[in-house]
Amino acid sequence: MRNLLDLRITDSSLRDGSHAKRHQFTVDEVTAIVAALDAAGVPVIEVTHGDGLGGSSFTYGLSRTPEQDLISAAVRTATRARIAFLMLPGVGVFDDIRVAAGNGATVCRIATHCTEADISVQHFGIARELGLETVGFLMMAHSIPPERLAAQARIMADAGCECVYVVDSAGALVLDQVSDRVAALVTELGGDAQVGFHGHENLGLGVANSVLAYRAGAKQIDGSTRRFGAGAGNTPVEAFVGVCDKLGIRTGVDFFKIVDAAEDVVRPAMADECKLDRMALIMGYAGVYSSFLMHAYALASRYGVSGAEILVKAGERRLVGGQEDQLITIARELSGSRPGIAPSLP
Ligand SMILES: C[C@H](O)CC(=O)C(=O)O
Ligand SMILES: [Mn+2]
Repeated sequence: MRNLLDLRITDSSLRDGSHAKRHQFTVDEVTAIVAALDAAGVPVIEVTHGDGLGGSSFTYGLSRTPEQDLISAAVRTATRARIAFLMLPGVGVFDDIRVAAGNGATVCRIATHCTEADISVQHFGIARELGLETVGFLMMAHSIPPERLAAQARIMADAGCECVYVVDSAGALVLDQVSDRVAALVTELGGDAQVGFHGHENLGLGVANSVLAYRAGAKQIDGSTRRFGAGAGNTPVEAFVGVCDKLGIRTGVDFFKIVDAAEDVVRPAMADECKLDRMALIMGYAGVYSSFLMHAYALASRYGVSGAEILVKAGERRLVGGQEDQLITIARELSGSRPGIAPSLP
């Protein structure tokens, strides 16, 4: 089946969407969404806390349901789809990978900031030992040029990663900037590993950027049904599938079934639509990690400051994933609070 497709879609609603839902997924919601996506022919479904295995914490936000229970529910429900999980070295640990594999997940996605691929090496080794399919995530890929990104991809591929993703965490990449990065990775990796693309909608370009990624040689594309992801959400799977159908690109996903799943199953599980509003646009424009959105909202309300200003400053300071605590510093500065030890994130 996989070989008859031109590209493979991974749906991230149940992982990236966890940010938008403040990590409050229930087993029933995961079961319903996996059943609908699986029936529509989505080949890979990612299920984890938004910040990956081990992400449930005061810093990132506590999960309502243990993520391994959600992974188990997804594995029990899927009839055809493979279940993937994400992990950021240091947030999760080796044992988390082992437990996820024991629960039946088969695709291990390891994410690092785009300049830090070397911290993923041991994790790819463990994943391969466990017989898992491996995917690497180079996050905030807008922040370094194509050739540097390609050099980082090489580190992941040499460690056993089978597909390295250009991850537009901030939704900041614009058209040719995606093609250039994907093409650089394709050239660097040759036949050693595939290339993937993970887009965010913060400048409204998820679908267009994903088509360009495919045309530049990407074989795996992420999206989230109903855009259910951080910031303005991810590339909407249903729109991307429709566009691919029109372009003759075979995804294996049934357009009408995924459109129904978006409306009837995914939307009811969302607290709100993922909107292309002021905050999301600022993230795309200023190059801010999409997962900061909910933190900026909470801190704006807690300190009585502008969430938009928090995000602009986060962009100026080039904050990376994992530096959520620095958003508190920014909010306190904007509020005129004295510097000092800040309380933990809400
Ligand atoms: C942990 C992040 O949410 C991973 C991701 O989806 C991104 O960087 O984008
Ligand atoms: Mn993302």
